[in-house]
Amino acid sequence: MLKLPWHMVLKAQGSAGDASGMALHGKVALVTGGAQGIGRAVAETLLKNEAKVSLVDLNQSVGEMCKKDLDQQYGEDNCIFIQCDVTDRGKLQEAFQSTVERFGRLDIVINNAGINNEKNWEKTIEVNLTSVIKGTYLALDHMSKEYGKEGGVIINVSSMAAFLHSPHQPVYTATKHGVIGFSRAMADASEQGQYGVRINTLCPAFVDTQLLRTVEHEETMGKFVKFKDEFKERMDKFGVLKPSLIAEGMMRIITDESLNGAVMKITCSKGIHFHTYEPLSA
Ligand SMILES: NC(=O)C1=CN([C@@H]2O[C@H](COP(=O)(O)OP(=O)(O)OC[C@H]3O[C@@H](n4cnc5c(N)ncnc54)[C@H](O)[C@@H]3O)[C@@H](O)[C@H]2O)C=CC1
Ligand SMILES: CCCCCC(=O)CC\C=C/C=C/C=C/[C@@H](O)[C@@H](O)CCCC(=O)O
Repeated sequence: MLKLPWHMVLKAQGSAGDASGMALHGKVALVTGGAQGIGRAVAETLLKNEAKVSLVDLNQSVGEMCKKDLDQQYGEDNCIFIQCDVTDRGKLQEAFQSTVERFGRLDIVINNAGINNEKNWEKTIEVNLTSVIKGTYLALDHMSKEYGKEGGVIINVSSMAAFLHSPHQPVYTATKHGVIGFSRAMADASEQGQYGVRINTLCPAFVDTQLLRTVEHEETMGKFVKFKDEFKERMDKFGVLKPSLIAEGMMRIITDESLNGAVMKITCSKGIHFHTYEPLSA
């Protein structure tokens, strides 16, 4: 995998006319939830850095529009859109297979798709955790040296909700905790099993996307919607990030091959930084 001085990687917001956007030339990335929000932001940054990108998303119309926009900006042969519900194991497997058949390889997988629904909390677990596990295993099928592949990097998207819980999204919070635990364990498995695949977690704070706006809705928050004011007060207190900064953090994980098992946090107060775990005392 690539090891580039960080300054060589085109920043997420892309310095105008920066010609150094070669960081990922020839690499292929698959991004779930890639049609909007954080997923679209990282797809754009990947394309700026000359990667090929497979946008995997449930939303057909938004996905097609996203591909059309990206084709206009980065050329028609550099990204594909695959309509897919990540909770459908067969469809997700097909999405990975189609990506490899189209571009010939797979190097980067970003398990980003996520929802916030405390009413249908079982669905939230299916999308935010179970499908991240499925996506990780499918990524290894196509990248792990245990299967004769060339290695790669996986980014699983958690949240700062795993560090600062709130009463209005209990199951969402549980899924994001689970993503961290699973990813750190898998990173150790990959190292000990010599998979050649780095597995890292990214925990954004509040980010200005459609998901954040679900906090107002009783149909997603259920009885916990009554706690929305505290959540909004926290947004005011801690600030709201742009999706492009999250994309920048993802690029750092992708290009710094020293990172495996890392838990990257991105907040307004501290920017891009890493969580450190105290060694367990006897
Ligand atoms: N927006 C925020 O404040 C934060 C978001 N995150 C996480 O970032 C990730 C991306 O979220 P955002 O970009 O904010 O949300 P978003 O709602 O803007 O985008 C999520 C995308 O995932 C897709 N998606 C949802 N369910 C799917 C399914 N079953 N199969 C395939 N695609 C599906 C949606 O169609 C959408 O395009 C999520 O995992 C979320 O939990 C983490 C921390 C903060
Ligand atoms: C409406 C539901 C969508 C939820 C999307 C999220 O995941 C939102 C993120 C959830 C929590 C964010 C917490 C942010 C914390 C940071 O800003 C940090 O600066 C707070 C530090 C607090 C501390 O150090 O104790």
